[in-house]
Amino acid sequence: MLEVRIKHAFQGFTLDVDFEAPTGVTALFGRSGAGKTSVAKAVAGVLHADEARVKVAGGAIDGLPVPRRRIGYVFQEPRLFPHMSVRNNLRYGMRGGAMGPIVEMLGIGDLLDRRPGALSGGEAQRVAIGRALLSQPRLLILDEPLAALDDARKAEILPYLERLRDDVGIPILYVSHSVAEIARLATTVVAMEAGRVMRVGPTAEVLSDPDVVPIIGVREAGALVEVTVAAHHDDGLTALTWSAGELLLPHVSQPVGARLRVRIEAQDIMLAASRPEGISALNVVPVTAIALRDGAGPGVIVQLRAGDDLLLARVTGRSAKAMALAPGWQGFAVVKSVAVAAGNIGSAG
Ligand SMILES: Nc1ncnc2c1ncn2[C@@H]1O[C@H](COP(=O)(O)OP(=O)(O)OP(=O)(O)O)[C@@H](O)[C@H]1O
Repeated sequence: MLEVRIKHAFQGFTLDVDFEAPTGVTALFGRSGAGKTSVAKAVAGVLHADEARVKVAGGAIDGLPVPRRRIGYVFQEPRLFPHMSVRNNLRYGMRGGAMGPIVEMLGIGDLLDRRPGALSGGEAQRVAIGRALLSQPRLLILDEPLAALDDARKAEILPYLERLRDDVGIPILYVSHSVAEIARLATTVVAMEAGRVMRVGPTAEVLSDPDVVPIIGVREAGALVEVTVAAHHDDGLTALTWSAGELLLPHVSQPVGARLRVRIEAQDIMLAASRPEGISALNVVPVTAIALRDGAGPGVIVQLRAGDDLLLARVTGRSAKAMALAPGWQGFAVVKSVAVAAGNIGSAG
């Protein structure tokens, strides 16, 4: 459990946040300037907030000097010592314990004799995370750890971060403005706007809340559903089961039985009043509209219930009117199999 209450007045900007999150990855999510990094710094104690209350696993750390807080902090840039090998970077600040399991978890065993200058951005970031973990922190803060990496490197490092979430057993505070990252990693999302918490809750709930869509952006808005791999078909499709039935997606390289989380973007869902026939899209699920929210432009975001899960669909206001979309509307959501990108599928933890 992580409990955070911070108040601080900068000139022209006030931070006032209060949240509690269970074990796992807690994402501080919001646009640039929302105050995410300031919260992380206040938790770490490097920003002396006017008021700060921070508890990790029930123990208050806000009264402790920075080193005694035992927080591992990883920045956007890895900040490794360039003249030291990876091994010595990892040894630096180590507080006993064994290097092996962490090296293995982060897949950096082959890099130990290299200097940081000979690492890719993703490799260097994994080493920086390893160094932070070896200091045996009680809390790990990752502040936009992927922001400086290109898409290929981000895709490479995300599975390691999923392992970190599922294996390390300490709370992780993850600062990010990327909804794709938090959809993959976060257990809890703290959505921030202008120095305040506008919504906090389990990731799937927050991402499918139409009120959070303005800070995500309509192009990136989407819901998160948990699925189980049911079968791999000969034609290259994978069948997944979820609370609303079956979802067919292009081959997902996970074994049958694996629990996954899939982000389905609002713009990849089409709505139909009756079950459509003779269309190419393979996934058609019965849905009920729960809430509608007008976008800034011609679009409307529709929150839908599908089985026990929530979905978001983005349609034009014109279509919403023509279809008489309103809370309680019953119809069908159509999801094109190929619309779900591989990067939107991750381990459920
Ligand atoms: N030391 C400071 N003095 C005055 N204002 C500050 C200071 N640090 C941060 N701020 C202000 O606080 C606000 C939040 O900044 P912060 O860096 O926490 O936001 P953020 O959500 O992490 O954004 P980004 O993703 O751009 O880093 C900004 O308006 C910033 O200008």
